[in-house]
This record gives sequence, structure tokens and C-alpha cells, in this order.
Amino acid sequence: MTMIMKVEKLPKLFEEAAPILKALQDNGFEAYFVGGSVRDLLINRPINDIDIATSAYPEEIKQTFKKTVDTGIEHGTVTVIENKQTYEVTTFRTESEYQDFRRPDKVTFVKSLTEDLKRRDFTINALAMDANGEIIDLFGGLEDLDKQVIKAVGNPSERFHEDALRMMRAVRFQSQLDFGIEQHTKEAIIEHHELLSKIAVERVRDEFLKLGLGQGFKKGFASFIDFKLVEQVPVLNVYEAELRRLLGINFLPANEVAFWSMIAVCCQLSLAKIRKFLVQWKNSNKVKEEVLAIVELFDIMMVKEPTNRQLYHYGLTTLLQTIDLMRMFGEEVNATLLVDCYDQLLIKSRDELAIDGKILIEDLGLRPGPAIGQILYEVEEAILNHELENDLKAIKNYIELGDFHE
Ligand SMILES: Nc1ccn([C@@H]2O[C@H](COP(=O)(O)OP(=O)(O)OP(=O)(O)O)[C@@H](O)[C@H]2O)c(=O)n1
Ligand SMILES: [Mg+2]
Repeated sequence: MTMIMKVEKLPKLFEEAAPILKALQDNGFEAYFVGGSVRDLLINRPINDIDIATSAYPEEIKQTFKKTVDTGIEHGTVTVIENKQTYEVTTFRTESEYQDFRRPDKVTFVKSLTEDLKRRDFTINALAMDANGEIIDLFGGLEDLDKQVIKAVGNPSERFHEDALRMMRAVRFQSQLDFGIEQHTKEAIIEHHELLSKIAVERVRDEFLKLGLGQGFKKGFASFIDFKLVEQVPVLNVYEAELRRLLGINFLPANEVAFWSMIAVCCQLSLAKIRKFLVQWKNSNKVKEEVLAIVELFDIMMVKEPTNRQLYHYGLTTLLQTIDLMRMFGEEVNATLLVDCYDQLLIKSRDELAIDGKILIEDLGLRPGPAIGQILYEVEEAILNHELENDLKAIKNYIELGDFHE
């Protein structure tokens, strides 16, 4: 059933983009808004990027606009820059040739919007909208948005063979949108879950992370396990039982690092294993180091209150993330007290210390060498424990009274 509907007042983002469609139309081509932005507009979600599909070939798109970038010209995508905004403009295409269930290296351009929409993943992602806000719905996407279901366009099994990542996308949209998954779509994922192993881990990771940060996390994550996708991902494939515990957590991770820390703690991975796990999932060093710091502090705080030295070492951001993590797993934690302790530290980093190695050598006549580091550490310790003020005179006095000279 084809439904017709019109969006009366287009949001600013679309209004600004409408001249792109009009310019293509003036040159005799068809052009539409497609994909996630149309979906998100209809359900009042914040709009990411605006994608445009057109009958114009890449060369023709480039001739229509002054400023363009060849982003993925072999896939038919040209980025158009207008008024400092960028738009991905893609020639109507289909995924007729594919290799190893990865996204096709070759695409076939097609002449109609219908052909283009037919090869898209889910009905809610296969809506198009023209410059006047008229919605083109060839596959019941509007009804599915209304019913809140994720349903493959046409034959689900074909869609997942074209790109197996779509199985992860299904559960990620389920989490982000808090939707259900249509029965045949669900059965096809279970049947073809093994295809996911062919997909580059970076792509799986991006979807997994979006799943992890969605409002409907528990629903999406339950499907990720129940549809056997978990069996096809590195490291976590052997932690299914542990991961199920996450279906009962108290609140949801707020960011990337919180998400990975939550997974690591839930599976009770050692620090060495966490390191390997994050590398296998192709996470950045920055994410890896932050997660390790959080889990280290978590392990400390599960046993006892952290010392001032530990608060100083890990810093406020890690402390707050660790507090969240403990609460996620139902651990009691006195956040106010811990943050107060942190706030009362007289120094928050080595730079804030009123003395440094240079002063020790030049003013106090100490010999350069490892002893300098040791003295600084002890001064720092005394300041952290509120036994000494962070004041140059007081520190010099403290050092001279102490037994520091060799
Ligand atoms: N494996 C994929 C990836 C994308 N698409 C199509 O390309 C559109 C744009 O893809 P993408 O930006 O990855 O997803 P969005 O649906 O826009 O979601 P997001 O809001 O996360 O960008 C999708 O809506 C869908 O129509 C697809 O059919 N199959
Ligand atoms: Mg998008």
C-alpha cells in the first residue's frame, strides 16, 4: 500500500537543503531527501545528516553545483557544499553485485527512485521526501513508524545477504528508537546470524556502541543476544551468560567509555584481558586508557575507600565515571563524600605543586638524580594528606627539616 502524506512545515535544516533538490530538478533530474533524516523528522528525533538521492549521475551532480567533494564517487556519492553546509548526494543505485556479504564494491546505478528504495534496509529507512515535504512511502514505512517496528524491505534474507551489518543495524535501531522487530525480519537474523562474522569489526563496533547508548538499550541488547549476533563478535561470544546480567542493570551508560567499562566489568575481565578486548574491537588508545583507569578504580573502590593519592591519580572524570559504574551494578557509593574529598585536595596535578625539580636543585642545592623524584613524591604525598600546605616556603621548610639530604 502506498501512503501519501505531506509535512506542512519543514524544519530549517530541510528548508536550507531544499534549493539543492530544486537545482537538480531545474537541470531535469529527480531528487529527494532519503534515509535516516526523513525517518527522524517524522518521529521528532534530532536530525543527523541530510542525505539526498537523485537520478543525476555523479558527473552531472558535480556540474550542477559550484562546490563539491568526491567523497565516494565509486558508490555514486558526491558531497555538495552550500552555505557552509554539506550534503551527501547519491545517484539512485542498487546493490546488485556483492562480495562476501560485505557492502558491495561495485554499485549499479538505476533510473528510478523505486529501484533505489527497494534495496534499502528497513521500511522506516526507505521513505523519501520531496522538496515540498511530500512523503513517498512505497513499502509501508509510515505505518511501521506508527507501529514502531523495524521491518526489512521486501525479503529480509536478501537484504541481510546484501549487507550482513544490517542485522546489527536492526538491533541498534531497536535500541535507539525503542522499537520492536518484525517477526520475519527477526527470524531472518537468527537464520543468518553467522554472516555477521564476515563484517569488519569497526563497522560492527560502531553499531554496537550506538546500541549501547540507545534509550531502548535493554530491548536492543536482549535481541543482540537472543538473535545470536553475540556469537559472532570477538571476545564477547563466550560471555553470553554474563552479558545477560546487563538486562537487569539500574541505569544506562552515558557515553562511549561508560559503555565499554560496563561491558568489561559485567564480564569480569581482568585488566590484561580488557586491554586485548578493546584492541580486538579496534577501539582508540584514548578509549582504551580511559576504560582501564575506570575499571582499576572500580576494583579499588569495591574493596575500600580510595585514598587521596588515588583520587589525585585518577582525577575527577574517572572518579565520576566509576561512581556511575558502581551504581549501574547496584553498588552503594557515597558520591558526595568522594567528590568532596576530591574537591578538598590542595593540588589536582603535579603542575600545581609550588615546587619543582629545578627549585630543589638551584635553591636547595640538591644533586640531580633519582632522589629528586622521590622528594617531590613525598612532598606531594604530604600535601595530598593535608599535612603540608602547597606553599613554597612551607615546602622548603619541610624538606630542610626532613631527612632528605644524602
Ligand atoms: N547497510 C545499510 C546502510 C544504510 N542503508 C540506507 O542508507 C540510509 C543512510 O544510512 P546511515 O546514515 O548509515 O543510517 P541512517 O538510517 O541515516 O541512521 P543514522 O541516523 O544513524 O545516520 C539508511 O537510512 C538506509 O536507507 C541501507 O539500506 N543499508
Ligand atoms: Mg544517516
